[in-house]
Amino acid sequence: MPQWSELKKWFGSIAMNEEQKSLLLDSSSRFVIPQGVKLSYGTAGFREDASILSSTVYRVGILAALRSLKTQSVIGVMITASHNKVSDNGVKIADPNGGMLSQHWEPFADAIANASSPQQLLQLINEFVEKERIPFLGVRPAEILLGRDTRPSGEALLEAARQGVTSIVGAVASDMGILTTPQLHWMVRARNKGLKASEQDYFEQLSNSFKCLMDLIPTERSKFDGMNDKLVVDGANGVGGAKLQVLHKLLNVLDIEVRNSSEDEGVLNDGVGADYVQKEKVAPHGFGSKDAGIRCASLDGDADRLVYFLVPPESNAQVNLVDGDKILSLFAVFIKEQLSFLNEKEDLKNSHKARLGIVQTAYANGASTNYLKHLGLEVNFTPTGVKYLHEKAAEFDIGIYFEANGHGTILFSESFIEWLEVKSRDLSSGSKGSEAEKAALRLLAVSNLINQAVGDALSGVLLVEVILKHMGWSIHRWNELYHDLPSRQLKVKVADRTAVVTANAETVVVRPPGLQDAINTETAKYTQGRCFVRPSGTEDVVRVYAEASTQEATDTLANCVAKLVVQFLGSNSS
Ligand SMILES: CC(=O)N[C@H]1[C@@H](OP(=O)(O)O)O[C@H](CO)[C@@H](O)[C@@H]1O
Ligand SMILES: [Mg+2]
Repeated sequence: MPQWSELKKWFGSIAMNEEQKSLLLDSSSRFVIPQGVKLSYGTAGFREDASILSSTVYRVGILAALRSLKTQSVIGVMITASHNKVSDNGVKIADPNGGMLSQHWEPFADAIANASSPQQLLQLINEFVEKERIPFLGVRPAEILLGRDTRPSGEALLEAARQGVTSIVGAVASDMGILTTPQLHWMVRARNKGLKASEQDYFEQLSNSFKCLMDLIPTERSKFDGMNDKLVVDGANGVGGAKLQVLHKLLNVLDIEVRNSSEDEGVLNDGVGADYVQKEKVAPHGFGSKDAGIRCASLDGDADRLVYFLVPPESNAQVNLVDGDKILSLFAVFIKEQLSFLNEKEDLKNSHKARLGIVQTAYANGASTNYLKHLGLEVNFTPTGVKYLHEKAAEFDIGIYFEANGHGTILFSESFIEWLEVKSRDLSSGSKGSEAEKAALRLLAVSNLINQAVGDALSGVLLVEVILKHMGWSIHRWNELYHDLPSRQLKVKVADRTAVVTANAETVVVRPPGLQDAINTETAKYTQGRCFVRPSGTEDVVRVYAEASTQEATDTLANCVAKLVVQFLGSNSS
């Protein structure tokens, strides 16, 4: 029987000693909590005006260190507020697999962010450490990777996070510098898998797998007409543009021009970026009728979202948006084609029928869902927020998820990757150069190219570009896969958005009573009408989404439902 003292050494002590407690009390007293603000770990972490965030970020640093001790893995902390205005900032955690923080820990994040004094903070941490049996002073010290986007407030907030991390005895914080959000998530995942995990490794993995896919393009398709080969990318005046330039240099086969890079003059997310282009359906700053007909794309402020668009020849017309749903559809068509090559010669007994699953939210355009179902694909719905989509997509051999706003990726299960590796080896010894072998190699390359941790605009751009070349499609041909139903999104300011409670992947309001019936009655008046409301997780608003057969009818439906929301919830008096 091992002695208790030995066991304790092995598992670490499940309690904080006096040194630890006084370190926490001492350092937390340097971070004053803002008065009158209730912070909540929303759809994508904490987001607020940057001026009030330092205590929150400091406390998230502590949480990250505890999470690292609990999981005995490397954890990430990213300082970003994505598409929000430049004066905002935010913080979110990357879990050991590179995904979002386990939802199970979110209530603790809320509780410590709102603790009113250092003593209360210490008490909450103490209780949580005991409840979760977090091994303290144990086997492996906490290790945290810190990253930030280009916001001016980022440097000071990163320092607050570092102080939070190091207020846990023995914890180590590494500043990875200015990164896209997906790069940090990728690094965390790679570190925990024992793989090469530097930024240079990220760029090399993406460029190598892209080149591999280029080499596998069928020769008869590599020449095609009517395709303008140039891509112009709007970098939202954020971190993504400069990183894309680095990648571009490694690739030398793509003709990419980046505008609105952080190195230019413009303000982050101000009249630029994927969120702006997708919601307003207008060309970002720096784009105009001179770009008509050219393939254009837009990244968001931290480069985890991507949309494509076409600028119309008339200067003030709406852009033709090729959104996340269409990127998803393009990926689905390509993956489905590769799976069919693989299955063609399979004798049914030995075949592994890969389960391909599609995951969307209620914001997906109804026309995209119909299109995907017509392809014979299984389409699933989850609430808004990539943590939900990602979790669902991970249930399949290949799971493709996208939000309409352009956040998404393709997940490959470990067992399917292993199967593919064996398969491609078998095929190369038997029928070298066969379509089935190429399909297996393509799928393996996609799994290396597309970020397995979170949606990533940079890997997304590369995959879209190579699939268009593979198919021999112009952006116009791609855009013709289906025609979007007219849609409208509105934001409604109400007294308390948390009074809205929804169910069924946010398509039905269950509270306040009567609101859903009123929405149903209104929606029933419109051909192909669909409408839902939900409280935003990142802004203090209730969002209204509507679809109908014409834009005019859609706008009327959205406006009527927005009025119903105010009627049931009261408007915001401030
Ligand atoms: C309608 C919409 O675009 N919602 C966005 C937005 O969340 P809300 O909870 O709707 O504010 O920000 C999230 C984080 O970036 C993103 O995941 C989500 O899709
Ligand atoms: Mg983002």
